[in-house]
Amino acid sequence: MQLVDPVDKTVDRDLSLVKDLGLKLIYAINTHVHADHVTGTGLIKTKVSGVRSIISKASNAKADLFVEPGDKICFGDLFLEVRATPGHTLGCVTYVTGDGPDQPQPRMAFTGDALLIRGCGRTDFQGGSSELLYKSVHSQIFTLPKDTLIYPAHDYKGFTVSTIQEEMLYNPRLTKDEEKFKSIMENLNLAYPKMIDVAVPANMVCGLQDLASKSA
Ligand SMILES: N[C@@H](CCC(=O)N[C@@H](CSS)C(=O)NCC(=O)O)C(=O)O
Ligand SMILES: [Fe+2]
Repeated sequence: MQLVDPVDKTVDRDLSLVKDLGLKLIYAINTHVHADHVTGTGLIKTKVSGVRSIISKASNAKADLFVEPGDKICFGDLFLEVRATPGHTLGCVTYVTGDGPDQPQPRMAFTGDALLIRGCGRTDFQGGSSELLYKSVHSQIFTLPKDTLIYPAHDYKGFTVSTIQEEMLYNPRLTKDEEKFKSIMENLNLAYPKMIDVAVPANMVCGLQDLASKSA
Protein backbone atom coordinates (compact mmCIF):
# COMPACT_ATOMS: atom_id res chain seq x y z
CA MET A 1 0.00 0.00 0.00
CA GLN A 2 0.97 3.63 -0.12
CA LEU A 3 0.54 6.81 1.87
CA VAL A 4 -0.39 9.97 -0.01
CA ASP A 5 0.82 13.34 1.33
CA PRO A 6 2.04 12.10 4.73
CA VAL A 7 2.97 14.77 7.29
CA ASP A 8 6.17 14.51 9.36
CA LYS A 9 4.30 15.11 12.64
CA THR A 10 1.89 12.20 12.10
CA VAL A 11 4.32 9.61 10.78
CA ASP A 12 4.27 7.51 13.97
CA ARG A 13 0.46 7.47 14.03
CA ASP A 14 0.31 6.51 10.36
CA LEU A 15 2.93 3.77 10.60
CA SER A 16 1.21 2.36 13.66
CA LEU A 17 -2.05 2.12 11.67
CA VAL A 18 -0.24 0.46 8.75
CA LYS A 19 1.13 -2.12 11.22
CA ASP A 20 -2.24 -2.67 12.93
CA LEU A 21 -3.89 -3.31 9.57
CA GLY A 22 -1.18 -5.77 8.57
CA LEU A 23 -0.33 -3.81 5.43
CA LYS A 24 3.01 -3.51 3.67
CA LEU A 25 3.93 0.08 2.87
CA ILE A 26 5.80 0.34 -0.42
CA TYR A 27 5.33 3.95 -1.56
CA ALA A 28 5.23 7.32 0.20
CA ILE A 29 3.78 9.74 -2.31
CA ASN A 30 3.37 13.51 -2.59
CA THR A 31 0.93 15.37 -4.81
CA HIS A 32 3.19 18.46 -4.77
CA VAL A 33 5.83 20.40 -2.83
CA HIS A 34 3.75 21.46 0.15
CA ALA A 35 4.05 24.95 1.61
CA ASP A 36 2.27 24.50 4.94
CA HIS A 37 3.90 21.38 6.41
CA VAL A 38 6.96 19.21 6.10
CA THR A 39 6.31 15.98 4.22
CA GLY A 40 6.67 12.70 6.11
CA THR A 41 8.05 10.80 3.11
CA GLY A 42 11.73 11.09 4.00
CA LEU A 43 11.12 10.26 7.66
CA ILE A 44 9.07 7.21 6.70
CA LYS A 45 11.96 5.96 4.57
CA THR A 46 14.23 6.11 7.62
CA LYS A 47 11.73 4.03 9.63
CA VAL A 48 10.51 1.44 7.12
CA SER A 49 13.02 -0.23 4.87
CA GLY A 50 12.15 -0.65 1.22
CA VAL A 51 9.71 2.26 1.04
CA ARG A 52 10.22 4.47 -2.01
CA SER A 53 9.21 8.11 -2.23
CA ILE A 54 7.39 9.45 -5.28
CA ILE A 55 6.71 12.96 -6.59
CA SER A 56 6.11 14.46 -10.03
CA LYS A 57 9.07 15.13 -12.30
CA ALA A 58 7.62 18.61 -12.87
CA SER A 59 8.01 19.44 -9.15
CA ASN A 60 11.82 19.39 -9.50
CA ALA A 61 11.96 17.98 -5.97
CA LYS A 62 14.01 14.98 -4.86
CA ALA A 63 12.48 11.52 -4.49
CA ASP A 64 13.24 7.93 -5.40
CA LEU A 65 10.80 7.85 -8.30
CA PHE A 66 9.48 10.64 -10.50
CA VAL A 67 6.11 10.39 -12.22
CA GLU A 68 4.73 12.03 -15.31
CA PRO A 69 1.16 12.34 -16.66
CA GLY A 70 -0.21 8.97 -17.74
CA ASP A 71 2.17 6.95 -15.57
CA LYS A 72 0.71 4.17 -13.45
CA ILE A 73 1.97 3.43 -9.94
CA CYS A 74 1.22 -0.26 -9.47
CA PHE A 75 0.60 -1.98 -6.13
CA GLY A 76 -0.97 -5.43 -5.84
CA ASP A 77 -3.79 -5.70 -8.38
CA LEU A 78 -4.38 -1.95 -8.29
CA PHE A 79 -2.70 1.16 -9.61
CA LEU A 80 -2.74 4.92 -9.29
CA GLU A 81 -2.94 6.84 -12.55
CA VAL A 82 -1.03 10.12 -12.59
CA ARG A 83 -2.84 13.19 -13.93
CA ALA A 84 -1.12 16.56 -14.31
CA THR A 85 -3.11 19.20 -12.41
CA PRO A 86 -0.85 22.28 -12.26
CA GLY A 87 -2.12 25.68 -11.14
CA HIS A 88 -1.76 25.60 -7.35
CA THR A 89 1.91 24.76 -8.01
CA LEU A 90 3.54 23.98 -11.34
CA GLY A 91 4.28 20.40 -10.32
CA CYS A 92 0.88 19.41 -8.86
CA VAL A 93 -0.51 16.03 -9.83
CA THR A 94 -3.67 14.12 -8.97
CA TYR A 95 -3.53 10.37 -8.35
CA VAL A 96 -6.57 8.35 -9.45
CA THR A 97 -7.19 4.73 -8.47
CA GLY A 98 -7.79 2.11 -11.09
CA ASP A 99 -7.30 -1.58 -11.69
CA GLY A 100 -8.10 -4.35 -14.15
CA PRO A 101 -11.45 -5.45 -15.55
CA ASP A 102 -13.04 -5.79 -12.11
CA GLN A 103 -12.71 -2.07 -11.33
CA PRO A 104 -14.28 -1.59 -7.93
CA GLN A 105 -16.57 1.42 -7.98
CA PRO A 106 -16.22 4.19 -7.16
CA ARG A 107 -12.75 5.38 -8.03
CA MET A 108 -10.79 7.59 -5.66
CA ALA A 109 -8.90 10.76 -6.64
CA PHE A 110 -6.19 12.22 -4.42
CA THR A 111 -6.23 15.82 -5.57
CA GLY A 112 -3.73 17.41 -3.19
CA ASP A 113 -4.41 21.16 -3.11
CA ALA A 114 -5.63 21.40 -6.72
CA LEU A 115 -9.26 20.66 -5.85
CA LEU A 116 -10.29 21.07 -2.21
CA ILE A 117 -13.77 20.29 -0.89
CA ARG A 118 -15.83 23.38 -1.75
CA GLY A 119 -12.60 25.19 -2.54
CA CYS A 120 -9.25 24.91 -4.33
CA GLY A 121 -5.61 25.64 -3.77
CA ARG A 122 -4.38 29.22 -3.85
CA THR A 123 -2.46 30.29 -6.95
CA ASP A 124 -0.26 33.11 -5.68
CA PHE A 125 3.11 31.34 -5.24
CA GLN A 126 5.18 28.29 -6.33
CA GLY A 127 4.44 28.90 -10.00
CA GLY A 128 0.71 29.11 -9.34
CA SER A 129 -1.71 30.25 -12.02
CA SER A 130 -5.48 30.58 -11.73
CA GLU A 131 -5.86 30.10 -15.48
CA LEU A 132 -3.88 26.85 -15.34
CA LEU A 133 -5.73 25.60 -12.24
CA TYR A 134 -9.11 26.20 -13.85
CA LYS A 135 -8.05 24.25 -16.94
CA SER A 136 -6.51 21.45 -14.86
CA VAL A 137 -9.61 20.90 -12.73
CA HIS A 138 -12.03 21.06 -15.64
CA SER A 139 -10.00 18.87 -17.99
CA GLN A 140 -8.37 16.37 -15.61
CA ILE A 141 -10.63 16.11 -12.56
CA PHE A 142 -14.18 17.08 -13.51
CA THR A 143 -13.95 14.61 -16.44
CA LEU A 144 -13.69 11.66 -14.02
CA PRO A 145 -16.83 9.56 -13.34
CA LYS A 146 -19.30 11.57 -11.25
CA ASP A 147 -19.18 9.14 -8.33
CA THR A 148 -15.38 9.34 -8.00
CA LEU A 149 -14.48 10.06 -4.39
CA ILE A 150 -12.32 13.14 -3.87
CA TYR A 151 -9.71 13.03 -1.12
CA PRO A 152 -7.86 16.36 -1.00
CA ALA A 153 -4.87 17.38 1.11
CA HIS A 154 -6.95 19.67 3.38
CA ASP A 155 -10.45 19.85 4.75
CA TYR A 156 -10.70 23.50 5.75
CA LYS A 157 -14.49 23.27 5.90
CA GLY A 158 -14.58 20.19 8.14
CA PHE A 159 -15.19 17.55 5.45
CA THR A 160 -12.82 14.72 4.56
CA VAL A 161 -14.34 13.36 1.37
CA SER A 162 -16.45 14.62 -1.52
CA THR A 163 -17.35 13.46 -5.03
CA ILE A 164 -16.89 14.85 -8.52
CA GLN A 165 -20.64 15.37 -8.73
CA GLU A 166 -20.78 17.33 -5.47
CA GLU A 167 -17.92 19.62 -6.46
CA MET A 168 -19.31 20.18 -9.97
CA LEU A 169 -22.55 21.28 -8.34
CA TYR A 170 -21.44 23.07 -5.18
CA ASN A 171 -17.80 24.16 -5.40
CA PRO A 172 -18.13 27.93 -4.93
CA ARG A 173 -15.08 28.70 -7.07
CA LEU A 174 -14.91 26.06 -9.78
CA THR A 175 -18.58 26.16 -10.74
CA LYS A 176 -18.00 29.73 -11.99
CA ASP A 177 -16.82 30.66 -15.47
CA GLU A 178 -13.09 31.15 -15.96
CA GLU A 179 -13.11 34.97 -15.70
CA LYS A 180 -15.10 34.92 -12.47
CA PHE A 181 -12.81 32.18 -11.12
CA LYS A 182 -9.71 34.27 -11.87
CA SER A 183 -11.24 37.25 -10.14
CA ILE A 184 -12.10 35.15 -7.05
CA MET A 185 -8.53 33.83 -6.89
CA GLU A 186 -7.03 37.30 -7.25
CA ASN A 187 -9.04 38.52 -4.29
CA LEU A 188 -8.57 35.73 -1.74
CA ASN A 189 -6.25 37.86 0.40
CA LEU A 190 -4.90 34.84 2.24
CA ALA A 191 -2.12 35.13 4.78
CA TYR A 192 1.30 33.76 3.82
CA PRO A 193 1.49 30.16 5.17
CA LYS A 194 3.33 30.19 8.50
CA MET A 195 5.70 27.36 7.61
CA ILE A 196 6.37 28.12 3.95
CA ASP A 197 9.97 29.28 4.34
CA VAL A 198 10.86 26.09 6.20
CA ALA A 199 8.51 23.67 4.46
CA VAL A 200 9.27 24.38 0.79
CA PRO A 201 13.08 23.96 1.03
CA ALA A 202 12.63 20.86 3.21
CA ASN A 203 10.05 19.36 0.87
CA MET A 204 12.33 19.87 -2.12
CA VAL A 205 14.54 17.23 -0.47
CA CYS A 206 11.84 14.77 0.68
CA GLY A 207 11.42 16.63 4.02
CA LEU A 208 14.89 15.64 5.14
CA GLN A 209 16.67 18.98 4.99
CA ASP A 210 17.50 18.86 8.73
CA LEU A 211 18.92 15.36 8.52
CA ALA A 212 20.94 16.28 5.43
CA SER A 213 22.48 19.35 7.10
CA LYS A 214 23.18 17.45 10.35
CA SER A 215 25.04 14.66 8.55
CA ALA A 216 26.97 17.05 6.29
N1 LIG B 1 -3.05 29.25 7.23
C1 LIG B 1 -2.33 28.14 6.70
C2 LIG B 1 -2.22 28.19 5.20
C3 LIG B 1 -3.54 28.23 4.52
C4 LIG B 1 -3.29 28.12 3.02
O1 LIG B 1 -2.76 29.03 2.41
N2 LIG B 1 -3.62 26.96 2.48
C5 LIG B 1 -3.28 26.64 1.12
C6 LIG B 1 -3.03 25.17 1.00
S1 LIG B 1 -1.54 24.74 1.85
S2 LIG B 1 -0.24 25.30 0.43
C7 LIG B 1 -4.38 27.00 0.16
O2 LIG B 1 -4.20 26.80 -1.02
N3 LIG B 1 -5.52 27.50 0.64
C8 LIG B 1 -6.61 27.83 -0.21
C9 LIG B 1 -7.72 28.49 0.56
O3 LIG B 1 -8.68 28.90 -0.09
O4 LIG B 1 -7.63 28.59 1.79
C10 LIG B 1 -0.90 28.13 7.21
O5 LIG B 1 -0.42 29.16 7.71
O6 LIG B 1 -0.27 27.10 7.05
FE1 LIG C 1 -0.05 23.28 -1.27
